[in-house]
Amino acid sequence: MNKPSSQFSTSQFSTSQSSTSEFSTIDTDPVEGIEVDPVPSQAPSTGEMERVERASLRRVPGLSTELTDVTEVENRQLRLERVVLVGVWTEGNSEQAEASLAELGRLAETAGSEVLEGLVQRRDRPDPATYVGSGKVRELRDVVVATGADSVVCDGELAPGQLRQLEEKIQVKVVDRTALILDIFAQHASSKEGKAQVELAQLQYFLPRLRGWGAKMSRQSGGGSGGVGNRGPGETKLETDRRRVHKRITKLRKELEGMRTIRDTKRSQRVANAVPSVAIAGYTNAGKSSLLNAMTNTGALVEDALFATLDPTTRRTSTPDGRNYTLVDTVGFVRHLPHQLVEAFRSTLEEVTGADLLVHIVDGSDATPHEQVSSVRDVIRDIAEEHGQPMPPELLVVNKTDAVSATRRAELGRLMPSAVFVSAHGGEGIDSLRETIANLLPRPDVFVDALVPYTRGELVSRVHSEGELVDEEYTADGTHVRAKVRVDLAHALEPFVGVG
Ligand SMILES: Nc1nc2c(ncn2[C@@H]2O[C@H](COP(=O)(O)OP(=O)(O)OP(=O)(O)O)[C@@H](O)[C@H]2O)c(=O)[nH]1
Ligand SMILES: [Mg+2]
Repeated sequence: MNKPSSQFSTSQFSTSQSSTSEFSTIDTDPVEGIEVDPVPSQAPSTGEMERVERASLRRVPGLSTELTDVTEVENRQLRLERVVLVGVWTEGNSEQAEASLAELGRLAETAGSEVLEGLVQRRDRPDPATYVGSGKVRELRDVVVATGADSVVCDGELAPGQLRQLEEKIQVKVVDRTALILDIFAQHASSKEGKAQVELAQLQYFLPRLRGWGAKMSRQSGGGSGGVGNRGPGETKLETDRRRVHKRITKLRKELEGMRTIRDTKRSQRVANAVPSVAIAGYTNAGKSSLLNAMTNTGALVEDALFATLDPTTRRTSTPDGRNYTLVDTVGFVRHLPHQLVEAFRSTLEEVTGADLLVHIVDGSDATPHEQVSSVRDVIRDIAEEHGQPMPPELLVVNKTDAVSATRRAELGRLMPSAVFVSAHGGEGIDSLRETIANLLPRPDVFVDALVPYTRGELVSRVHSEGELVDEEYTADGTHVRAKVRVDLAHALEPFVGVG
């Protein structure tokens, strides 16, 4: 797949999602304890290198390596090459059914496969045995044979038995949407936490499916003879595999818990420092990373691929009137985001629910933007509810205005009257977005009148960067400031209030 190159020049920055993720090397601002942009260097950005690396890792058709460790690799690589898509359309109109299959196609391509054909069947519900009805199974088999496909991808999450039966009938590997998304996540994970989260999600997905994957069907298409495919797993092997997977799951959970503590500490540091946080959330490929770049002039990875970003990238920026806040770009959402991923990515997703403001970005050039909006809201609401948190206030932002006609834009304006319209590419609307964000951020609300000695200049700096200065005067005894600040800074200024 050819990737259109991003128009942002990332080459001047050594920043990227991986180098700033919370658990790889981070530069820490000594005063506020939050990440700051690393010093620009001439070297290509890691974002760019990552892109090159990913592109160079595209799968080569016809090659496969035998794998040995079930928990490490065997079940974690799909190795789909030439695929036929199949969907069961149970509700909505035909346009929606086609959009869903088209999205499945993009997911398959992002995972590195070539899409040969797509079939949709209208049914009240999927067939309990084979997902599509028996007539359709034959048709599917014919299409597979005619096109020379090596895999079938179903547009839903199938029960282990459905996968197995369909595989037996069609005689090629069958995977579902969930496995495909998990595979993309596995290819794109780069930080230690990201990798652990994906592995946990994959193992949870594969645990009940171990039999289907380890037994009859070989990992190589068509179930070739010899090699690992014919290892003859039997009950004993299966039991061993299950135990190993369970053990690994427990270990990963423990590791993730540890990483989560680090993340929580960082977040509470930010809270204590009263730096408001803004999270950019949205459907995958909506332009979240592009928006972060446009707003902070940095080089987060932008790619025309689904789930390019898995690790949250935090940048500091400020409002036009000089108040600091953090902006975090995070993992994208998709219709039917596998629940295993939602669970595994919980701590990443909490960056979103714990924010002071949610900038919800939607791709204005998409055919059904309002559906993207509701899928995103559903996931965020679920996580917030589970934590007993209120949903953060949301600002809807329609991106890619450069790619929509004037008529469509007017239509979107009617559909989403409260939204801000921007183009992360052209820069249109970015200034007004900054203004709107500034107005929605929690404001400092404690009025202080203090005489700060010159030896405590750092407090005056904080008043400048965090508070709203009313006036300031240099006297013989220090700086006399009158300002509105947040509670923590008011406490720090307490000794100097009412002096002189
Ligand atoms: N025409 C146009 N394309 C844009 C705009 N913003 C982003 N894109 C493109 O949309 C694609 C996705 O952009 P990203 O910024 O990677 O999107 P994302 O939401 O971070 O995506 P994920 O991390 O994969 O969830 C890229 O090909 C961008 O070049 C825009 O304002 N106009
Ligand atoms: Mg991104």
